Amino acid sequence: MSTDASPDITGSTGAALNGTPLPADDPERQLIAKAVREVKETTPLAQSFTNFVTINLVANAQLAAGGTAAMSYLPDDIIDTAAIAKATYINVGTLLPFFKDALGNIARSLQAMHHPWVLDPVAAGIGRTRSAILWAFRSAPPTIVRGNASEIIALAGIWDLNVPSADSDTGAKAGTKTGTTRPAGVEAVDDVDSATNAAIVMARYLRNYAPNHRAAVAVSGATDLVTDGDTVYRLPGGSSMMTKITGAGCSLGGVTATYLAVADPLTAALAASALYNRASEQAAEGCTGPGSFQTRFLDALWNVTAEDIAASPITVSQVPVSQNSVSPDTAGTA
Ligand SMILES: Nc1ncnc2c1ncn2[C@@H]1O[C@H](COP(=O)(O)OP(=O)(O)O)[C@@H](O)[C@H]1O
Ligand SMILES: Cc1ncsc1CCOP(=O)(O)O
Ligand SMILES: [Mg+2]
Repeated sequence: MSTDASPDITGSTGAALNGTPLPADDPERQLIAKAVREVKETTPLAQSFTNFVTINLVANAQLAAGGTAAMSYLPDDIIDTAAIAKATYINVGTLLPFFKDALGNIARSLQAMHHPWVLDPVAAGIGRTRSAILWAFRSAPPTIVRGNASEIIALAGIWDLNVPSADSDTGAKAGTKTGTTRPAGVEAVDDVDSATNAAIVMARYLRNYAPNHRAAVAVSGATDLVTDGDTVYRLPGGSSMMTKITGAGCSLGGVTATYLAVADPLTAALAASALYNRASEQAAEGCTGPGSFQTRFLDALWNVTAEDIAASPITVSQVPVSQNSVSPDTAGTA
């Protein structure tokens, strides 16, 4: 984890941004527990258009969290299913030629339906076609963006969001439609702290388009960061074994969509991050390698309780009101 203490959009140092502990009786903890229980009780469907490396883990993780899964690559089918699914997940990890037109069209249809969806911008910044696909989401954006730090920084660059300079040295430069100056592949090359400003600005951008004007950005890493643009939450813990299986981030996106099916975007992102931290800690105990870790992780997703998830260590810090005027016009211009 970064020890960087450079200033950021909150007017704080990186160290101060770690915030104060979220009180045990904070209403957000009750919302997290409610979302976890509601998924287990109502088995909501969150459909996925996701990469074919990790598609199986995404579906299994959604099932283990208590939801149901349906995977598709056919645009008409996605739109038809959106009428019955409570949320949709789009992950651009593996690209096929038809994705270039299909994904923008799907996003516009979901927007017209006011249908909530989660984007995982896997490997954002790699290649012109991937950037063009991600650019197409700019005018029909998701309700939640979930990615690693490098992907969030790169996507902010692709969308031309005006990210304050603290993030600029890591590549989120306003005006670069091609994204990060440091291609990251599917793994992060930046730490979570360095994506803080990009995440805040992006969340404010998303909520201008979101159902009920509520949106969130989730940045994963050793300590996860979740923000709705007003408040920054940090969720420490988990296991570094998560970096030794493919699909930890992809399946986190899928489970975030599962929670989005029953909860507001901020609560959905927090619940998914906390579930993953508790489940990966449980899975790592006594595991002998990545293979058994993945199996144990699925079991743990099933076994971790709503109370354990809601009681997770979480710190919170507010973004100053003076910084709260970001709109689509000021967050970035086409
Ligand atoms: N060093 C780490 N220690 C603990 N948990 C981690 C670590 N790195 C990643 N994770 C967890 O792994 C999951 C996937 O995150 P990440 O590896 O950042 O995504 P991606 O696979 O998309 O790069 C998240 O739940 C995150 O909290
Ligand atoms: C290896 C790989 N290549 C294209 S998508 C993908 C999976 C990435 O999964 P995750 O981001 O969850 O590690
Ligand atoms: Mg990923």
